[in-house]
Amino acid sequence: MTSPFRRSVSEHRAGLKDIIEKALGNPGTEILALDRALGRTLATPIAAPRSLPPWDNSQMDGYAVNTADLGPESLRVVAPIAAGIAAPALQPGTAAPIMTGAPVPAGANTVIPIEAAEPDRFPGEAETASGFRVRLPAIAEPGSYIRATGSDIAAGDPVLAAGTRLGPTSLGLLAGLGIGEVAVLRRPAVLLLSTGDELVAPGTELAPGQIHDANTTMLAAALESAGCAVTTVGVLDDSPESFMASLGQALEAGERSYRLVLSSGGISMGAFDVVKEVLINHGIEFGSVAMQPGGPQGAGILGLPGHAPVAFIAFPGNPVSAFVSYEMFLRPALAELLGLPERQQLLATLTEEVASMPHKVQIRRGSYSGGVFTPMGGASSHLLAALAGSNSFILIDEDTTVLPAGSPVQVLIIGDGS
Ligand SMILES: Nc1nc2c(c(=O)[nH]1)N[C@H]1C(S)=C(S)[C@@H](COP(=O)(O)OP(=O)(O)OC[C@H]3O[C@@H](n4cnc5c(N)ncnc54)[C@H](O)[C@@H]3O)O[C@H]1N2
Ligand code: MOO
Repeated sequence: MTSPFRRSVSEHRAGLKDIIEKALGNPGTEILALDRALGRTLATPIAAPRSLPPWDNSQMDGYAVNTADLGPESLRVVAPIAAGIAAPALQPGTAAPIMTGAPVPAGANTVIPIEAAEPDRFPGEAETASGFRVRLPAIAEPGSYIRATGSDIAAGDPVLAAGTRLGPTSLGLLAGLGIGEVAVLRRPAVLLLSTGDELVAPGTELAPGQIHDANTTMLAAALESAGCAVTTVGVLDDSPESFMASLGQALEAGERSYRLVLSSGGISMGAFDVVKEVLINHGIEFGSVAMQPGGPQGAGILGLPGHAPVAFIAFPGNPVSAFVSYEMFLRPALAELLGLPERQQLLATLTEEVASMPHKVQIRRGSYSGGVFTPMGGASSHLLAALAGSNSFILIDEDTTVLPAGSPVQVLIIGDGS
């Protein structure tokens, strides 16, 4: 058993980063079809296997011609070139109707949109067969309305770096390049549990004294959107024996594949703070971080007899404390490993005075819009509705006890927490 730690925010962040890197580093790779790869992290860099566009093609519905043929004379119209066909070479003195996306035939060097042609319509098959002619403006430049081979990306060029998180546009690019599957990092398996005899699952009626478990749903959603594969155990009760038995069973059921166990609740000074009481004897350190909300914290490598060592992080139970802990400590630790974008930071003006506890970094939730930060709710860590109505945090340092209205503040944009 170790004595309780007292750490600054940055010390605890560094400690957790270290634990997470050791436990979740080298996750291994798997090959996935593109339609299963949304939100996953690329394991290897990708170069373009072909150019995009793969051949010169038309940007407009119009006529493919050679500028050398343009003049006062009309041109004989030949068979049309639709998208998806291999175009025959264009003969001198002719114009080929060409559709958007169709290959520009050899011999043509420009496309003239149909609107500039006279007549400004395409002939039918019978008209073409009987020698339909078109007059085209002589001012067209070579290359006009032609999307050149490789003008988007050239074969062999780097496309996406290893570590890229695959979103709709990067997946669209891979699909456009004809790549059907990609090597991605395996998602780290996380076991998530809540503690507290007062907690019942959402959707269940409340008996006197009970409340609904908000943290399992909230932390599971945060971890899933960060790219973890989360298994939830639900609520473990506050008796040390049954807590240990349930934790052991849950670890067993995961066939020792969990990289991280995350708990909330049961870590402060109460008479029934089971997580602390039990795990302090199995390698987990508990203490306080100079931060509010999210002061009580626990972390370490859990060594339970008969189970492989696994990283264990214990967040406080108040829902806002748990979520702030995720944003301040766990998400930054996961960011590099999983290719998560860093939270954006913006300068804003504070709309109203806020008070802050001395000697602690106070994290206030609020709404950022148009260069202005409006605090939502107070400082208390049970204010879940105000958290859900917020899109950002401000961090008030240890030495500040009052921030007047109009103060410039650095805002951390968290959006909806995904
Ligand atoms: N004497 C002291 N008491 C407390 C201290 C302290 O330093 N000395 N610290 C306070 C702070 S700060 C926090 S934060 C909490 C942390 O307590 P625990 O981590 O032990 O959490 P619990 O006591 O289990 O629960 C706290 C609070 O949150 C509710 N809760 C818990 N889990 C959930 C959940 N999954 N969903 C919704 N709500 C949950 C629980 O009912 C309690 O109201 O300790 C203070 N006390
Ligand atoms: O540190 Mo606690 O999170 O204030 O309620």
